[in-house]
Amino acid sequence: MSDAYVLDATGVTMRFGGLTAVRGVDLRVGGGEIVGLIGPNGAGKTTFFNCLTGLYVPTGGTVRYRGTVLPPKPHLVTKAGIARTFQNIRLFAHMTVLENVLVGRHTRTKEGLLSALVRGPGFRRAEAESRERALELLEFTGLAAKADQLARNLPYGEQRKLEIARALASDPGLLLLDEPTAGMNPRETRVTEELVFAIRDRGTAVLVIEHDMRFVFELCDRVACLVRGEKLVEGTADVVRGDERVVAAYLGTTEGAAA
Ligand SMILES: Nc1ncnc2c1ncn2[C@@H]1O[C@H](COP(=O)(O)OP(=O)(O)OP(=O)(O)O)[C@@H](O)[C@H]1O
Repeated sequence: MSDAYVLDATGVTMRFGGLTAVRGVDLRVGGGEIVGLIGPNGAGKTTFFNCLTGLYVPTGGTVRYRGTVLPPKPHLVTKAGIARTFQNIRLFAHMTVLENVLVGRHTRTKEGLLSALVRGPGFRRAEAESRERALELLEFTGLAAKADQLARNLPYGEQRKLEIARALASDPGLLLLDEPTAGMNPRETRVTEELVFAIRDRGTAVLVIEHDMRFVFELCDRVACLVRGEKLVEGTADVVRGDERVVAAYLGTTEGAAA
């Protein structure tokens, strides 16, 4: 049954007027897996992520998290256990590093508005727990020394790390990363690779969109390739790397070769 999977997406389809950006895509992610999603520009990867996370209501198909159909609302998807980062950095630039992570904690805080306004004991306890968890995540991601700096003052690679820390603050069972190494130098990419392995080792499954082929093939247990909205092939790095259709559709292009 599907609850053996953290994520079980079946027949996901997304149409924008006359354009079918994603067509009947099935994808499963098991607990403890790192799965990659590749494909040329415009293949539908981000649209598929948006369908998984409730930003788009898919035209067709179902998305289950641990066997339960997800409501197509971003905050409910986060609450259910799926967190994500975006292709472009979306930090609160004028907030501190710690505050950014605390924002990601809000779906796990049970205290209501009234409790927050009167700052009762329940609120103070929840606040202290959130702070402790946020500091632990900063330690985990190597950002603890920068907790009090403004997010906008971090170097680019650390801003991306902070996005991951913020996503982890909701205690997800599945983390979706949309091009986590975009714009990174090789050293930052290696650090990100280590971080993703560490996230998986702590029990969070990962689904990652990437253009950096070396990164994807080193990192992922399984890789799926989308082309023009359809899943062309799925398998281990060796299977996907060696598939002529993938080579023709993607790796053989100048862009693929450069990645
Ligand atoms: N909101 C939207 N309205 C209309 N068309 C859209 C919308 N979002 C995406 N598309 C189209 O859907 C197709 C898939 O786009 P998408 O961004 O999902 O591809 P992608 O694989 O993530 O590409 P990239 O690697 O460049 O990020 C493209 O043709 C795009 O123009």
